[in-house]
Amino acid sequence: MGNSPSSSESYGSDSDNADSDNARSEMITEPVQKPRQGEILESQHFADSWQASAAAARNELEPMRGENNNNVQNVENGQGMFSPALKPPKSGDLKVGVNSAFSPVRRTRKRSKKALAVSSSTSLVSPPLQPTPKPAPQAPLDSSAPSNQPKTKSKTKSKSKSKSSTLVSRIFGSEAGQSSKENEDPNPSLPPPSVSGKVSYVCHDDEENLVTTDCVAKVVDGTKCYIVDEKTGCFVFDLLTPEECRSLIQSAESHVQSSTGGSGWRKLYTYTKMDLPMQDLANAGVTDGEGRNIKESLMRRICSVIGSYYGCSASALRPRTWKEPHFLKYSTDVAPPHCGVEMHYDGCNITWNLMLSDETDYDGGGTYIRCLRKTVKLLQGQVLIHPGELFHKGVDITRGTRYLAVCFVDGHDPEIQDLSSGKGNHELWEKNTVTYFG
Ligand SMILES: O=C(O)CCC(=O)C(=O)O
Ligand SMILES: [Fe+2]
Repeated sequence: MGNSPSSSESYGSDSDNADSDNARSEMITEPVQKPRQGEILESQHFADSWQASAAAARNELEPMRGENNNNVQNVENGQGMFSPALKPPKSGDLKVGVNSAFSPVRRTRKRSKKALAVSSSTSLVSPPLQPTPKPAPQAPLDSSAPSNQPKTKSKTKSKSKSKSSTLVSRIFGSEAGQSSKENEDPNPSLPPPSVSGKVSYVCHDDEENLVTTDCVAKVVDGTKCYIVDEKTGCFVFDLLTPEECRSLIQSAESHVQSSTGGSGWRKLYTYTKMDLPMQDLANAGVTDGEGRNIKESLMRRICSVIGSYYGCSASALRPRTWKEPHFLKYSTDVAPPHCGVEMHYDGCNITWNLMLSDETDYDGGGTYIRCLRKTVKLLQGQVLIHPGELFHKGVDITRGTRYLAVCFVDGHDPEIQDLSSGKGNHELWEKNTVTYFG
């Protein structure tokens, strides 16, 4: 991006908070300033006016939280920075209409053959702060396939906990440290992955009943991917153990406390986010436990799966700016509370969202994907991949704290043009939730 900061700039310093907003503010709905035509992604910087912006964020923006239709309305009117009107579809683009993505909400517990996506998992990585064992073979798909019994949240939870004892090296795996393999492309243009098994997910119908549904998963790059939506290329996979997630949260928290002189995440607050570039932790010496840069370890593993799934070269995939990936924190325990992010698109080719919090740490939340009319709620350690052009929002949490690591990735354009509109009952559809079993 034209106004991206240079890599020598430090996010944590007082004078630099403005720049730290850039990567986000270029991409996220900014309800106060109106975009200028033709400057969709480059224009919305808050760099020169961070003080004013922060004040506006507290005094003007926060009261708007929850009034999502304000922004959606802007989008519909073609006034918003994410207006489809400003982004005419390219010929040959895959069109994603509001009606194209999935079936109506389900009212019964009867299993549907409709394939949307999801389910069970194996542990993928070793704790970042401990020596990493050799990579172990992935569990065969069948061994992790869910039973036909509807699963409950508590079941999910206990299985998720059991991940912690399975220290299979993946993201921080030893192969990443072998220099002979460093430059190898693990994904030389692969064909699309084959359908490999049925899994289940649970969602809410419009009366908020939980409904379990059959769907398919695919194994790519040795990783089971739960397909949220085949057409748009939205999928989920398991990556980190709970210990690894907690370790990352703890590292981020200690870094924020020490680097902001105790004023904490609030000091990093922008119009839309409280976030922290992972590079700041890397600069502060936080590694994956084997001396490797945490962000590079994460990128390597996640891009390997993305490359295999999309059939592109993993080595071509790169973070959009040096500030990616970054930690993101929502909390109801700050004043004013910072609960979610309004409808926007990220503007990058592909986005990954890694859930660091345990699902019991917060209520609400999730990533609402507008064209799917669904909110994806990840379990701790899971990653959601979606094309950066899809309109989505971080649904408000109503209690607790929700941490994510998010990365805006460029290098392969999945060519998804999101033509969904803000019309319709999105507030209702936000409750139509895909929850993944761990
Ligand atoms: O909170 C979420 O689930 C989504 C966050 C998001 O969209 C973003 O950081 O760009
Ligand atoms: Fe986003």
